[in-house]
Amino acid sequence: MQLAQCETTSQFSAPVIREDYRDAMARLAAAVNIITTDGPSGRAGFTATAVCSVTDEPPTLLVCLNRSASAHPIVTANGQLCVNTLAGAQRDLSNLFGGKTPMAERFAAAQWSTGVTGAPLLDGATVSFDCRISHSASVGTHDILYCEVLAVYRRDSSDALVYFGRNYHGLPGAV
Ligand SMILES: NC(=O)C1=CN([C@@H]2O[C@H](COP(=O)(O)OP(=O)(O)OC[C@H]3O[C@@H](n4cnc5c(N)ncnc54)[C@H](O)[C@@H]3O)[C@@H](O)[C@H]2O)C=CC1
Ligand SMILES: Cc1cc2nc3c(=O)[nH]c(=O)nc-3n(C[C@H](O)[C@H](O)[C@H](O)COP(=O)(O)O)c2cc1C
Repeated sequence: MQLAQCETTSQFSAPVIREDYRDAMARLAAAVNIITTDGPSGRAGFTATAVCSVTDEPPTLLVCLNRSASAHPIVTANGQLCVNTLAGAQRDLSNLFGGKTPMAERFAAAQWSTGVTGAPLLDGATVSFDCRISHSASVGTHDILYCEVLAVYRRDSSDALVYFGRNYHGLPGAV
């Protein structure tokens, strides 16, 4: 059977330049997370879509963090972090933690409690994963942080925030 032709399809072959790669990545819908840390090296937080489950034994997720981000030295020195997955109404927080704003201003915009690692847990997040960084790897501009999950905090009534096509979308419905 012949596949229907899609008029909007564009084809790129190697070498794939950064802009083409980013345009393609913008076609992946992703959950939006605020990654927080607190400890001897201080408090920090940043927005991340590059978060993914690795294995459930031991429960482990990964976070890709740009080494040029202001949070990088703080997160890696503390060795622990919390992944707070945003609800639909929290898109303003995503922009605030998405860069350039001073850390104190980022944290002043929301309510927090404290997880077992000492990292800030975001009130109203759909779920929070409190983790210790078990190991890491560097690829290009980013560090891949492998994070063992020590505690989870679920809020089953929330809807979800999805980042797709360089825009935020609310995904209604409780799970
Ligand atoms: N993985 C990352 O480091 C991400 C970084 N961002 C940051 O937020 C800014 C705004 O993002 P958009 O409005 O979505 O436009 P954009 O065109 O810069 O990014 C489009 C998509 O490309 C990917 N991407 C962007 N920058 C990347 C990077 N440095 N390394 C790996 N993947 C990357 C992400 O999937 C992103 O949704 C970006 O320029 C970037 O600074 C955004 C999403 C993911
Ligand atoms: C929607 C969105 C998703 C992002 N995802 C990531 C990510 O997965 N990894 C990352 O290192 N930076 C990501 N960023 C960029 C960081 O949030 C930003 O670089 C960080 O806040 C550091 O900025 P600063 O150096 O001004 O503090 C994302 C930004 C936005 C707006």
